[in-house]
Amino acid sequence: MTSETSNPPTPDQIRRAPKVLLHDHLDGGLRPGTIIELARATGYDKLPETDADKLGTWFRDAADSGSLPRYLETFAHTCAVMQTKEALFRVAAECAEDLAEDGVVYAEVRYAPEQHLEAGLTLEEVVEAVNDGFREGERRAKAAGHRIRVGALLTAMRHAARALEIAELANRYRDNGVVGFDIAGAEAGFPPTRHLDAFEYLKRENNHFTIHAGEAFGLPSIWQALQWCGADRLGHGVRIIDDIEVAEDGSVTLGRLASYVRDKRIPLEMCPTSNLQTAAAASYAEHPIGLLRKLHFRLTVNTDNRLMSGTSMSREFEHLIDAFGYTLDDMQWFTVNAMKSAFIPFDERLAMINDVIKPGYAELKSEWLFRQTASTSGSVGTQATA
Ligand SMILES: O=c1[nH]cnc2c1ncn2[C@@H]1O[C@H](CO)[C@@H](O)[C@H]1O
Ligand SMILES: [Zn+2]
Repeated sequence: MTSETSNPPTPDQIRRAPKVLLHDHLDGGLRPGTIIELARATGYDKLPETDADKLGTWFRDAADSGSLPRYLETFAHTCAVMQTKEALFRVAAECAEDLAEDGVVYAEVRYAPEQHLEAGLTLEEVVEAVNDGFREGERRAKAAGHRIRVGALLTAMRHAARALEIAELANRYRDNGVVGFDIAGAEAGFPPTRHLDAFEYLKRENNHFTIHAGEAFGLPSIWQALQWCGADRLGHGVRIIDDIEVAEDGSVTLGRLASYVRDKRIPLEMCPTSNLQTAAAASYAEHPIGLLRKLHFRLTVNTDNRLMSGTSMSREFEHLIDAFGYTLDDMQWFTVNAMKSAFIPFDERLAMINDVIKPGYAELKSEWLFRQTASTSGSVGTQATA
């Protein structure tokens, strides 16, 4: 007998299913129309397009470069229009609204405060404007019938030298909207160990951090992030596949690092579309997520940059469902993994899993059950109230 768990979910079910997002860049998720309006308001005249649709396409094409450094060049335009309190507030509020509309119930959204100081804001003013924007977005989402909670991750840029300062900032705001720390930017030539002082500081403070590692650069970057820096999670981490051997007969051997990542349940923040654009993976079907899922790594599904990748959480799941035949049960597995790996307190994560995620998936599965019974018995009303 077929059941909901063996049927691919429909696009509508995918959108309505509760989703948890751990890796999304605030400056990689602006609405194209907002960029144009903010550019006009602030006198920024270097946008490559002034029509919203064309600008959206421009970002996707320019990011589709096959190289991480070139992908990252596109952020000059988004950061340029995010230099005032009003702009940061608006972008953060719209981010929360857009995620909620897509069925995201919990999100950790990251940005680098040091990239928003060009018009004279202080680091604190940047953090507070973004926090206020997230709270506003949560309120608007609620008014529109959605529920979302958004926490901020403060990113330090790995080529710069402000990591300790940003780590201190993350610590200062940890009970006030900020849930952790991250480093991002071009990976090659900028190993995470350059910022050991920041990571050691955060560990002394019992704080949480994730590190972009194993995206453009391979195993040494993952190894450093975990064993030298002590990262709680890995941003991408997709190159862990290089430490896994699949023999012709299908038998699989994990190297020491891959075993460590799996056995210690290190969360991997997978971002499939972003990986295709930077050539970290060749296609959805060949994305390492397929094998890593079978091997029970603690995988999560993420958007990375919704603007540059023209994506959303629902779209990332649609691609994976097409490529690997995933079901609602698989979606729930990824979602529970993500919620378990979030940086908020354990009791709150557990409540999200038990009170929001599991009932949300149970509801979707039960809809199908009732549809099935209704179509075989012909009495929707009786079945629905039984
Ligand atoms: O996939 C990625 N890998 C590394 N760095 C990234 C990625 N996506 C965005 N950023 C960088 O993070 C900064 C703060 O949000 C962005 O400005 C961008 O430079
Ligand atoms: Zn990223």
